[in-house]
Amino acid sequence: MDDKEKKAHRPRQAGSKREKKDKKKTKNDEKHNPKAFAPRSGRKAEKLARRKVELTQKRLHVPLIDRTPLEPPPAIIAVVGPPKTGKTTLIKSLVKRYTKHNLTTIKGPITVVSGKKRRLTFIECANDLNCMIDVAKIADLVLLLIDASFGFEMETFEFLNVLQVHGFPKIMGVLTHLDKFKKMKTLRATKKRLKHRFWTEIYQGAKLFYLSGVINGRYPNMEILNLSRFISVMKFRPLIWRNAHPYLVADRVEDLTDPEEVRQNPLCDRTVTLYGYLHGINLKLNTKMHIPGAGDYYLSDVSSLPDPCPLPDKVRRSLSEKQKYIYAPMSDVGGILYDKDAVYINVPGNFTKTDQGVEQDAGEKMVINLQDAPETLASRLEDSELRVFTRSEPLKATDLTNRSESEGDSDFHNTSFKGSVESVEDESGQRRRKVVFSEGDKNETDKELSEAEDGIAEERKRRAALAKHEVGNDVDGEEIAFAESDSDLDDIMSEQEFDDGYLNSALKWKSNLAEKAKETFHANRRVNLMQLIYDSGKSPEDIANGDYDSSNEKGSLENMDEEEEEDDFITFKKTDRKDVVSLNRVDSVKSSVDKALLAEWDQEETLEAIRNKFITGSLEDKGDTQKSDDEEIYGDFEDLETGEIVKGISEPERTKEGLDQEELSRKKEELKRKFDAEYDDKEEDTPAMSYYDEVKEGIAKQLELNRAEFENDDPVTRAMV
Ligand SMILES: Nc1nc2c(ncn2[C@@H]2O[C@H](COP(=O)(O)OP(=O)(O)OP(=O)(O)O)[C@@H](O)[C@H]2O)c(=O)[nH]1
Repeated sequence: MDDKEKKAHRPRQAGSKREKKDKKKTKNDEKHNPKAFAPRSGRKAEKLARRKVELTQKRLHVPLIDRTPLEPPPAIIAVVGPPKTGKTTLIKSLVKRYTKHNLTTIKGPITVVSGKKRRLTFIECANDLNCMIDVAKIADLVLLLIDASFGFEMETFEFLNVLQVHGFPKIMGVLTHLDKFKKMKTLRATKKRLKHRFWTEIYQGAKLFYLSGVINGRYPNMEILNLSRFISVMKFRPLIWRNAHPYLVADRVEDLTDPEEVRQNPLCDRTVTLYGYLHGINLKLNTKMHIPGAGDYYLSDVSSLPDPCPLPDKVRRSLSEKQKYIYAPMSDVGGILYDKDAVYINVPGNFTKTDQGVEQDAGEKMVINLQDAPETLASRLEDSELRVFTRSEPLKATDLTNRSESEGDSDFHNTSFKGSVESVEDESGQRRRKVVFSEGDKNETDKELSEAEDGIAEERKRRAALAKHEVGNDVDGEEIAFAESDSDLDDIMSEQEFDDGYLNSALKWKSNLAEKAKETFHANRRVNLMQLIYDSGKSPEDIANGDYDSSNEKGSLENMDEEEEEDDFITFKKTDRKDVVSLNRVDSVKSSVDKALLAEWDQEETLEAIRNKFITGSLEDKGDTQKSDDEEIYGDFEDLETGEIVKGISEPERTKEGLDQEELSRKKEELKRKFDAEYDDKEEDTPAMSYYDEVKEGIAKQLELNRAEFENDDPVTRAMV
């Protein structure tokens, strides 16, 4: 019975069931309107097509293995910028926005919860090359602060140079001190100028934020909100090296060495615990760890701890106030410090700097003063001045280094850095290293703006000179002498004067055009074909008859690239080089031209007669010469070198050649088709695509496996060295 073949289902051909089914089908067809999602406008269609192309292009990147665990460690955001650009203010504003917490001091990394699945660690980068190098190694995002009222400073480029070595993370520029501009026009021009420069240094279209002024010690709420939204949704593509190595950003350091041992021998080996979130891959016990500034050490113990700044368990729409954690053990948030099984309450004691009331002895005072030193010894040395005569300009150490840099001995020859450095004193008397760009910018707008900048600089110089003169006469020259920024300049320069300055610089290149042209003509010229052709003093008929100075042509051709000289088609007689030189010396532009001779050039027959003497004419001479595809001139040809006259191709020959052409183009078509079939991007199922799909699929599978295996891993690790 079982072996008997089952009766196959036969759908009803008629009857109520059939009708019902048909009805359903038509109903579904109505529902699935194929035109429903078709783009209605051409613009939308174009956008969709563009998006599709972008997606396919994205897939072509070799997929990176995403090793981030389910709960990723906080993204590290480095706030970098020259002194007094507003780094602390920016971190305070962002922390306030994310956690509603008012920080008084910023010290060490500050971790906050910024969303359902994201935590951020903010680090302020000090203006010290070592610090820049350390920060460049770990930052996922760099907020590059630029004081717009002052312009670019050396620190920015130093940092960019360091990044080039360690791999570029995401970078966002932030322009501050925009409130210092009093005129909208100057503000707009400066924004544009800085934006283009920023784009030249980073990449075209790099994001730039504008922060206009400080309110209650923080930047305006709306601007910070926008910036925070950008940071919250930003995707960080991990750098390959970092993705494959373990690294830990220590946000807390504890010295566990026995104090008695340290007292007896201050140089004894210490046991230090470093706390922090682990990034990259898992830490292995017996590997050596490098601690920046300290050296390489073996780990004696690694343990995972409960997360001090955990991600929220459940989030409805947005984070509740309770879920907005902040973890800043070095910044002393609220004076309370939570540890493994202890709570530390910070009671102002002997070594608290903020405590004014408590008496400090001389030693303590000295140590605290040393800690507060704003600059390093090197930077102080750099700023030291030497004045030989009482009324002379002091010579600074930086002047010497600047000079050597501008002489081409710059450290920045590998980057697009093309500016020179000026040591400038700002309003508060602080020395700043301003970067002035003068060349190397190909961007048209930037060029215009730099011309404007030149105009300003020139005007500034003129006024500074004037001011110096006037200071002697006690006319308020000070204001002008210290006008360092565009905005300052604005105050003292009327619009008309600004325009004049701009125009002066813009029109400078036009002066002495004839002189300059003459100079370059004699200095740089190699061959002037026009001159060589027209300078022979022959009439067009003479040339048409082949009676023209062949040495003339030869001379010019001799100067051409060797490649062309090797061409079989042209063989040269050697002529005296001196003739050519003497010929070149005559400037045909300036020599008087006979009007009657010129008139001949307007006649159609004359032009036709010499057509083949030019490149646009037929190059064909003998049967063995290759014929170019698109040239279809079959006229008689006279070889000017040998005087031999080659007859045009006869009709039957022409047809034969036409057939050959057809054959050739057919073969070409065939080859093209074969090539297309092999390499063209035929939507999804091309061989290249499927390869990437395969790789991606493999990675996803492995990731699942790993996650299942190591799910219980804690993100925080305590490493004991
Ligand atoms: N007018 C104006 N003042 C600003 C702006 N940004 C910062 N400041 C002020 O500039 C001063 C320095 O700001 P900070 O945030 O301490 O700058 P910083 O970069 O952290 O300085 P250092 O850490 O000393 O290098 C503070 O008094 C700020 O109030 C701005 O956009 N406009």
